[in-house]
Amino acid sequence: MPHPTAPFPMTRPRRLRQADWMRRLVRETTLGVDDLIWPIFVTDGVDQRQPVASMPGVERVSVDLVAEKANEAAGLGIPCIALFPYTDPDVKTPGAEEAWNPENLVNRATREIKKQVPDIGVMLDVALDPYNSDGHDGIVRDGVVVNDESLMALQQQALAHAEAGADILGPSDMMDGRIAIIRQALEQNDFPDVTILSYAAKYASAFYGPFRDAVGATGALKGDKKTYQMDPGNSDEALREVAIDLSEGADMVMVKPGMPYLDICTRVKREFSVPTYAYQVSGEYAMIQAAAQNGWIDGRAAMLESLSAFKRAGCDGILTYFAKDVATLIAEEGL
Ligand SMILES: NCC(=O)CCC(=O)O
Repeated sequence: MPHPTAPFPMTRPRRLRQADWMRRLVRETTLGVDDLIWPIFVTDGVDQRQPVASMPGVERVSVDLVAEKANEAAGLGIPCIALFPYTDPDVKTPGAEEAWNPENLVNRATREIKKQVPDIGVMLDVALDPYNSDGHDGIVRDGVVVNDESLMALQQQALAHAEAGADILGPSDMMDGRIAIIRQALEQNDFPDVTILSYAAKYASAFYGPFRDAVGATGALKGDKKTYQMDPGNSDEALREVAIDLSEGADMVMVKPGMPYLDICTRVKREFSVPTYAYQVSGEYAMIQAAAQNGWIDGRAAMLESLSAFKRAGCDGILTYFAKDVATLIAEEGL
């Protein structure tokens, strides 16, 4: 692209940065409440609010309180929430059957939200790790995460979530062929409008630690997830994964984690022009919160800068544990 700029002093880039009103006028991307999906952790019991130690400001709530959270989100204009369960270790099995129990935590929570806050979108993950005694996203046989048998389980889980009223399914398991098999099941069972936001480029990352703490999977995981989640060194492979998921019936795609993978967000959006999301994962959230709590960074500014970066990289939206905080800021102060 040619850059027809006059030489200094005719051109002075600082002219466009001289005042807040001018900076707002020329800003190329903005962060708004419509860009946000808020992940919420659900736990057993009644009237439960359990802080997650490694994610300051985040708590797990029981099903009776989850609609309250959804209501708060809706009141702030957040379009969608994503629910994640803290599953009792006693109900975790090698076959992860709890994943398609109509009465599991996220299915009950979804029904409650749909009853009480019908206008907010509800997204549920499709993956076995919260229910699997091995802590893996698929079924493990002789130490191997087996692909095709896992697909059968994921399909049942997807249908149970659709029946509970989930609007968006987020297959986050990274098994091959999962989008096709889920889409097919949705069509055959009269759920044509259930949307698939595929975790298409999900990397085997060190940044998921606090999430595993939040869903109680930390001790359960045996080994690592490198045979199904992507190698952090790869970028072309992300485009192939996205292409496959779109060809199998995904409506929207996600890159995860977020901040270390902004280059992937940009490539995906440029190449496919489909709704593209980033997941600012638990470790990213925890780093900002921990540094802010120590007084090492300005937490508010870092939160806003990190989220704006996703928009600049081309994302249409962000799953972020900061969603409520940033939506509150937007409501109170504008941005
Ligand atoms: N499937 C959802 C996640 O794995 C979230 C990871 C995180 O927030 O670290």
